[in-house]
Amino acid sequence: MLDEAAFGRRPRRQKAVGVQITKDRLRAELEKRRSSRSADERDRVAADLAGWMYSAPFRLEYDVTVAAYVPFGTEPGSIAQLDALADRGVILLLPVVPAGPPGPLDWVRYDGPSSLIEGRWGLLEPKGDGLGTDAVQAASVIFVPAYAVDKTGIRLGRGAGYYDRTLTSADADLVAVVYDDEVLDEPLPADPHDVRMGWVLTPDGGFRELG
Ligand SMILES: Nc1nc2c(c(=O)[nH]1)N(C=O)[C@@H](CNc1ccc(C(=O)N[C@@H](CCC(=O)O)C(=O)O)cc1)CN2
Ligand SMILES: Nc1ncnc2c1ncn2[C@@H]1O[C@H](COP(=O)(O)OP(=O)(O)OP(=O)(O)O)[C@@H](O)[C@H]1O
Repeated sequence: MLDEAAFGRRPRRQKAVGVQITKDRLRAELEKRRSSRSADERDRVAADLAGWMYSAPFRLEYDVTVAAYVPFGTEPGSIAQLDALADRGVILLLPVVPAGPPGPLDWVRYDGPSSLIEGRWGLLEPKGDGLGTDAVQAASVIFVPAYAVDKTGIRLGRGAGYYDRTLTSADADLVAVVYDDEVLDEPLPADPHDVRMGWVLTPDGGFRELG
């Protein structure tokens, strides 16, 4: 169970620094729970997430641009979900972390597992020239990594702010990808810059609309 004390205690006008501490505490708890999941569970989850790509509630065809990411560390999923998307024929964009301090993500088209190389923090990123930070504006669906999402679409990310800076310019269906028990009934602490997710994808529940 998550530490209930980390939820729901925020006074109406708590300062931003208070939100930050609560978010960091939640991230640490959720990371701990993720790292305790077995290899068998991770494999099952990766296969299920890839499977859902064939019944997504979005039009996914050759003329549709989708943005996703390569799951890493304890994140649910694997390259199999990217290959499933590519198999559906979409133009698939993956993020590249820009040099320097956090800013909007750059994007490169996915061209199969062999086109991935290790980037910052051991992330796998596609090689090739970046299409620029605006490339994501062509996407009609964006899969977004998260530690958790609440029922209203507030997402808890890694805390660097890459996605929040990126999604302000996007006009797409935003899909947070999390484990089933990371779709929280309790409201997550929200900052003014937080961009709300319209959808969540989980291994057991598939795609569900939020809000
Ligand atoms: N799979 C995946 N790709 C992604 C993200 C993600 O969350 N998941 N991102 C989502 O934004 C961006 C990368 N953001 C990241 C932010 C922090 C760390 C990280 O490991 N930070 C270390 C501290 C690093 C340091 O300062 O030395 C840590 O938190 O322990 C990794 C990726 C773009 N690509
Ligand atoms: N649009 C933005 N413009 C400027 N700063 C931002 C913006 N979005 C987020 N930030 C800053 O980025 C930092 C991290 O934000 P937050 O804790 O919401 O990250 P997150 O959504 O969990 O992480 P990520 O987006 O990297 O997955 C905060 O210091 C926040 O002020």
